[in-house]
Amino acid sequence: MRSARVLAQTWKAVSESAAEFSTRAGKERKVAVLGAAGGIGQPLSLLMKMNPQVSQLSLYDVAGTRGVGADVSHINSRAQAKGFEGPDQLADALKGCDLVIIPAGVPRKPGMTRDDLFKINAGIVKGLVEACGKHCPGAILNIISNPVNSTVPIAAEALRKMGVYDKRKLMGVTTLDVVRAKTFYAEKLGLDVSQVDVPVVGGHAGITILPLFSQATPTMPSSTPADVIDALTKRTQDGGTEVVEAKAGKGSATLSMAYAAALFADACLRGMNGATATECTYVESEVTDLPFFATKVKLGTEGVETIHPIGSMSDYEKEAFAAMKPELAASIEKGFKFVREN
Ligand SMILES: NC(=O)C1=CN([C@@H]2O[C@H](COP(=O)(O)OP(=O)(O)OC[C@H]3O[C@@H](n4cnc5c(N)ncnc54)[C@H](O)[C@@H]3O)[C@@H](O)[C@H]2O)C=CC1
Ligand SMILES: O=C([O-])CC(=O)C(=O)O
Repeated sequence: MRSARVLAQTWKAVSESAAEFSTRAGKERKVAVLGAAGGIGQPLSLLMKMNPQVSQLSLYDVAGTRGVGADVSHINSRAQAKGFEGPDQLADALKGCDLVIIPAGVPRKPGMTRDDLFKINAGIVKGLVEACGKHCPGAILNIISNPVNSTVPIAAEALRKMGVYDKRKLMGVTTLDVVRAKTFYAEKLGLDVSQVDVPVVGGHAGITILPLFSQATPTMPSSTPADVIDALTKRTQDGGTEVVEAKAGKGSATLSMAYAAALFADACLRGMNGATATECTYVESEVTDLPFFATKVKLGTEGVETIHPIGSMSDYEKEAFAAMKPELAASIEKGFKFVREN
């Protein structure tokens, strides 16, 4: 009992006031994790089992989810967790879902770019998203599988082809970039990280990741040297590579990613349940001339409610924004082309 209470309180503290929380925790919400037996999938399954907004939790993978499902299901929290294994069980995993989180696919090894994963992950994401379009067409989809800059456009086109695309319900998860930017900024300036916010816009690969330290809270001192801002920006952009190299062939970020995905999913559920939630996320957007772009987005009962503009940028950020556009445009087009041809 005590541990369940502590976990519930943790989520409450992370996300909202006690009164709001107790109202919404009672709503029935079914969530699926696709790729649940993987490096991200396992800790993410644990964190979603701890989220009291979840009433049913489907843990799907091509293999290994009988064990993960049995294991997680013994935790004494609200969600009824169940493992689903192999394509024959995918429909049952998805039926009735409100939110589907997709970390299925291969991760990077040292020396690879995220785009190098396209060959394998494009088909995996397309197949899983088509299953969502068929079995839970109204669900909100959180795409984690890389390259996010292309897998989200793939998901959009696949759903559009099926006639079930709703742009409010498709989001690329870029929360880890925000988590990193907050951590590195707080460390560098000696701040309490719980009081820090840093918006991150663009996409989720290298120079397409643009942390806006000029908009950080608390405000960056005007005396901050340019080389400090440049180093913070580059460390945020290369955060994924830092982990890939440290893991030396054993994959990429899993624990920090599961944390970030759980925060983002919690925000989606809060929005769905009528609370206020705003997060940076990569969505279909008219904020720039690119069809997909991450900025702060207000999440509501139907998913994306308001897409906020980029806001004012420093000259350094304006330059970085201009520099990322061709790469992001090419990654989006690559995703569209894949669906046209497959
Ligand atoms: N958006 C982001 O910020 C981040 C994205 N990622 C990406 O997340 C993905 C997963 O990473 P990890 O969990 O570390 O990899 P992993 O290899 O440990 O796990 C992936 C899981 O996906 C499963 N899978 C493969 N094909 C599937 C299918 N058709 N249906 C269901 N499950 C399937 C595998 O069986 C495996 O259990 C990678 O593409 C990685 O690049 C990783 C970190 C951050
Ligand atoms: O770097 C990778 O391959 C995984 C990822 O997207 C991240 O950690 O941001």
